[in-house]
Amino acid sequence: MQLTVVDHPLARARLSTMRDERTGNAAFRAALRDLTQMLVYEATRDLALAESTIQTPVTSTTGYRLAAPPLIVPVLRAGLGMADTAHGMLPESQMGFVGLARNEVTFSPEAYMASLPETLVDRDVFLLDPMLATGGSLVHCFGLLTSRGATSITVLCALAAPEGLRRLEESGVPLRVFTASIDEGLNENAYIVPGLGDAGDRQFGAV
Ligand SMILES: O=P(O)(O)OC[C@H]1O[C@H](OP(=O)(O)OP(=O)(O)O)[C@H](O)[C@@H]1O
Ligand SMILES: O=c1cc[nH]c(=O)[nH]1
Ligand SMILES: [Mg+2]
Repeated sequence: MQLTVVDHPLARARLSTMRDERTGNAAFRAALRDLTQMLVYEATRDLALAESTIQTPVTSTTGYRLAAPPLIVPVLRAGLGMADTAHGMLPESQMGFVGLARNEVTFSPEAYMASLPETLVDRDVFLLDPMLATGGSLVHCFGLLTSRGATSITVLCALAAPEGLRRLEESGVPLRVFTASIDEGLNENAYIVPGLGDAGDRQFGAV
């Protein structure tokens, strides 16, 4: 597993806005959008380019485009707040969706939706979820992706708990993980500490 912590000063500032309990839903969503830009920017650094000759108003030169834009997969609900920004930066990408709700007694994810291409052979997949807590939700997603042939999975999250990172590593799935912070750990309710609370509720309201 390749782990990158995006700890740019702007990332730290946006993450602090998200952590602050005084931040309302709209400001939280805005900070997450900004942070997503930084995560996507870092995670796309090594994407392959295809070249072609283009004509500027002055002369011809080499132009570039992404050779194979990744499939973007937000994990509902909370990952929805990252989807539009990621898609704006990767406009040629397709998008799939996974819907999960963690059972707050067992802490296991309960799946309610999956809309993914039939085959993911030879496709890069970018999984978007602001929170990596126990890792159960993302490991569930890995099953959906690898059963379709995916071998190149990149996770973009705002916060990660060490316990969740260990679980991802133990899954054995080859991965890249980009996060803005590795927090201290999980509390007795499997919430990230210091964390930011429930990322779905902070964006969309409590359910
Ligand atoms: O690493 P885990 O322990 O699995 O927890 C992380 C999951 O919990 C949150 O979703 P939640 O289940 O609260 O659903 P929501 O996005 O609809 O609020 C979060 O967005 C992750 O998907
Ligand atoms: O801290 C946490 C843990 C899981 N899901 C969240 O939204 N927040
Ligand atoms: Mg939630």
